[in-house]
Amino acid sequence: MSAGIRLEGVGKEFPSRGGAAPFAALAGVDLDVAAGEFVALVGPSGCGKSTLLDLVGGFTRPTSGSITVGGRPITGPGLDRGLVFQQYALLPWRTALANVELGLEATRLPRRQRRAVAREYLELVGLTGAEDRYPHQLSGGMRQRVAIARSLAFDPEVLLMDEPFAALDAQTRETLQGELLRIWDRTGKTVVFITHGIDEAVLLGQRVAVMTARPGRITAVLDVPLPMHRRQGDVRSDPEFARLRHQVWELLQEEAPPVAADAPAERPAEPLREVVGVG
Ligand SMILES: Nc1ncnc2c1ncn2[C@@H]1O[C@H](COP(=O)(O)OP(=O)(O)OP(=O)(O)O)[C@@H](O)[C@H]1O
Repeated sequence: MSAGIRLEGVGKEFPSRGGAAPFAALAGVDLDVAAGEFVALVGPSGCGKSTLLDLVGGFTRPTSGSITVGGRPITGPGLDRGLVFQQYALLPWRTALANVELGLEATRLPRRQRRAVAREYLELVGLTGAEDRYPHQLSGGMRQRVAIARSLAFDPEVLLMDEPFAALDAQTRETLQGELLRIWDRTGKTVVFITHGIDEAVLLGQRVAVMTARPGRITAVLDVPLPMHRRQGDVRSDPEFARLRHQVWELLQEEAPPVAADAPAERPAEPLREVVGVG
């Protein structure tokens, strides 16, 4: 099952020290994501992308506006939302299978069934045969596959992804981008995917929401009319892809310093989210 996400007039302020005025990280953010849609969110560093995802994840509350998932207001984290972060957030003392089972422990499934479901999702992400390996025995790409399997295993309605491929090398990133599209096509989940990379946003998103900073807001939402089969293979040489890519680049140029085409980004670890790992 999948659900739509609606943000209306969302603002987020953080308190400042020493009695200074609060810091406005987001202001007046409106965004509608349809059930089953894949929306990529692109913007320069510090424009509030992760703050926005934290709000949808229910880790923080908006200062103003409203957010609903499937028409329900968000009151905190929940199993209707799966999260995947740049840092894999796997428990090092658990095998790949046990890490995926972790996501299911909050459900009421009996243990044997949890194990079967975890196997099924490891298969979905192409990790059959690696069930008994520990995170240190897996490559970065494989760890991120486990993290994706874990977030999908409890069958959330939406998948929130915060720069999930930023820490991977270019080739692994490309492979996982293709895999993610395949998984999305198969599961029909609603996906919100945050990235610094213009190429990545255009490649993955059915729509690309462009954000600018101070305070963060969405300045444009572009349709990406590239059918699935054109996203596979050497899509970057497709003239339509180049046109869309340039359009996003120009929008980002209008108000912000240049953003590298596919620059990986460092984000500080956020232990609470990472240990929780699920919505
Ligand atoms: N808990 C917090 N307290 C105070 N300020 C915060 C907090 N979290 C984020 N900010 C500030 O809000 C702004 C937006 O941060 P956020 O991490 O959402 O941006 P981002 O677009 O995800 O950045 P990046 O692409 O570099 O990860 C930044 O200026 C950041 O310093």
